[in-house]
Amino acid sequence: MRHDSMKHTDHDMSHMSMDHSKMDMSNHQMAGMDHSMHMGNFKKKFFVSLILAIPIILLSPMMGMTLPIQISFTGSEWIVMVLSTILFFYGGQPFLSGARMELSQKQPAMMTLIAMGISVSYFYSLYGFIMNLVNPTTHVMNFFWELATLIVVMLLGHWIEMNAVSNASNSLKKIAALLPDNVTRITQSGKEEQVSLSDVHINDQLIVRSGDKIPADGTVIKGNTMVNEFMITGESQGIVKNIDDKVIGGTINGNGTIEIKVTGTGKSGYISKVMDMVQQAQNEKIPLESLSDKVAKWLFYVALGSGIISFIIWLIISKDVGIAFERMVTVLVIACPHALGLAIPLVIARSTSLAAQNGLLLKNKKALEATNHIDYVFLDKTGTLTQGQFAVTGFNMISDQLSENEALKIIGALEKNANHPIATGIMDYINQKQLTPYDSSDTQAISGVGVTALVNGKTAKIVNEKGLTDVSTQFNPSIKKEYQEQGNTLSFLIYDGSLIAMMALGDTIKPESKEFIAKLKEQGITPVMLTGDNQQAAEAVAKYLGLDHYYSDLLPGDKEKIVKEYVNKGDNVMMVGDGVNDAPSLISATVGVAIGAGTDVAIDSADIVLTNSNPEDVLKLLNLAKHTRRKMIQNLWWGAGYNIAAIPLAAGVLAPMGILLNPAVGAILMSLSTVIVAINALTLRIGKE
Ligand SMILES: Nc1ncnc2c1ncn2[C@@H]1O[C@H](COP(=O)(O)OP(=O)(O)OP(=O)(O)O)[C@@H](O)[C@H]1O
Ligand SMILES: [Cu+]
Ligand SMILES: [Mg+2]
Repeated sequence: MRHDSMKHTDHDMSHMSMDHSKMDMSNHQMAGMDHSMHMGNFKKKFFVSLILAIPIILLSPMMGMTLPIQISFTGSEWIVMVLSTILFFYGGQPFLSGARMELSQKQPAMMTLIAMGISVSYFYSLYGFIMNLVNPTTHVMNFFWELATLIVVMLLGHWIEMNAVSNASNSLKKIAALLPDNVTRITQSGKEEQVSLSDVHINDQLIVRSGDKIPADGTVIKGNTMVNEFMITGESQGIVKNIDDKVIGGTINGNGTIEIKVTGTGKSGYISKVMDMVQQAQNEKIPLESLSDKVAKWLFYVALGSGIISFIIWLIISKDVGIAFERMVTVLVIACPHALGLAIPLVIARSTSLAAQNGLLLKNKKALEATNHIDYVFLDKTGTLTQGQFAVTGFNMISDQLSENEALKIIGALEKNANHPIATGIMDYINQKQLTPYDSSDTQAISGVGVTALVNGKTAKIVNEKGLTDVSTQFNPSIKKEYQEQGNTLSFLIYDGSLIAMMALGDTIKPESKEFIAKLKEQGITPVMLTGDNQQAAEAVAKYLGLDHYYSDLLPGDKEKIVKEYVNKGDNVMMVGDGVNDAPSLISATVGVAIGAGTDVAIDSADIVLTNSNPEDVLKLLNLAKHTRRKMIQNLWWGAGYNIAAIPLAAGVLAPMGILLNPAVGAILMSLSTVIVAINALTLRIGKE
């Protein structure tokens, strides 16, 4: 069994996807954007409404302003009225039904404000139209001009905004969309055939030529190549793929032609699962978001109140219902807390997909926010700071009761069903010697110590020093010392109660670990290593990496205990780990981060998964968390600040200075504020620091 990051990440994801029906992006619901389901409509409705609006604008006099081309003829007011009615019901529909939804949920918000704005304009204008018809001398002002421009601008604004939202959350979907339609499959008889991707099933064998996009997840069965997995891991360097390596659908095949056996397609594929997770993460709410929801709800009542107050005041000042209505409509429209409603969701959408592209899977949105307050990073040693790929560096017989090969066959019997990285290393060694392990039964892992089983009717154990307590056999400790000083892990074979042999295994430290530790310290975060391995091995690694704090010889329960102790003291703790023995502490930590190549349990217990299995990606995580928070706060200020400035302006506070906005200008300002918030969210990047 190889320890290849893709191999594990790929199948590990299967636990995390819950509900494939959520795949439909057009149906997603993000906070404050319930109307997003009309997205498809906005574009078409905008263009149709624009065409309807042109004659209305040309044929109806706009108050206070005469356009260069103003046409009017007998009966032209009928055309204006009919077109406006169509426009109101057709173009205004998304807002009207959005309002109905908000009201049915007893959460009046922006859609209700817009709907009130356009309804007031429409019905007041209709009233004016009828009054003028009944008694041509009354000259009740109408708002058809304003209604038309308002609806057109609103539709445009929402269309642009929806685009921004889907851009932010769809980058992964785009990758999936780029999967090739036609693929080359090898039939049972060994012939090649072209089939469409939707006909590809698990276990099919496909040919992927150089430069092609890999059409599905699979295992290489023939050939070798370099694959660019940039879109998934953010790693632009090609990754070598040999036989038995995993490839991911959507990544790009480099120089070689390979044959793959399909392990996942479409919805069971890696990308779909990542998208599911991104989706799920977006459905929960973080504290800042709840805050912005609260403010938005508040602003609704402020808008409504200001609308009514300005209506009353303008009615008193101007004694003209028309003018008072126009102020009210402008206030209602401009006060729509749209930008505020989008401030946080847009940043989250962008940040989650940015994270996924950089090898960070956010299973839990709150974790990113919590990452900002981390004081300690606890790091597991084996598999996190080191490769977790053990090689046997020495094998010494301690007793001559058994031959060397017999001892190795017993060790093989113990380890063949174990899944610890040490077991993998030992099995490689035994396979190289072309020895066939004995049969075993009752195999049991002794957590933090080793494995035991029945081999040839007798109890066999492979354990570390902790498991040596009930063995009497003496051995020369000087052999041990040398191995340990070099950071080796020692395992002892006990057979039928006597100590038989000793095996030394060495692991290599990941090349990026050292810099990672240094950078953590630079940021004022204290790295601490927690390992189940022995004191000497731990010390060797800690020394090399420049770690000032470490705990060794830990049982899984001990790791959790230490994490809990810190958390209970009020420290914010991030735990990074990969093994079965890390799972409890990943759950207890403020933020649990699993290594993608790690075990399923670790990944399930974590809040965030590093798909590249590179501990240094924790730095990217810290950086992303910081930038995400900054953008959110900027957006909140912008969203709320806009309303604070715009409402009085719309209410006509500056009227004495000749500044009086009409509803369409109000709508433009409202849309503009939304667009600014959207652009600010989209410029979120993972920085260099
Ligand atoms: N299958 C096994 N064969 C031999 N020894 C084992 C086996 N499983 C566990 N051990 C022994 O138990 C020790 C502790 O294992 P554990 O999985 O708790 O931690 P670890 O993987 O060594 O270190 P870390 O906590 O840093 O990942 C190992 O160092 C090893 O000595
Ligand atoms: Cu709005
Ligand atoms: Mg480990």
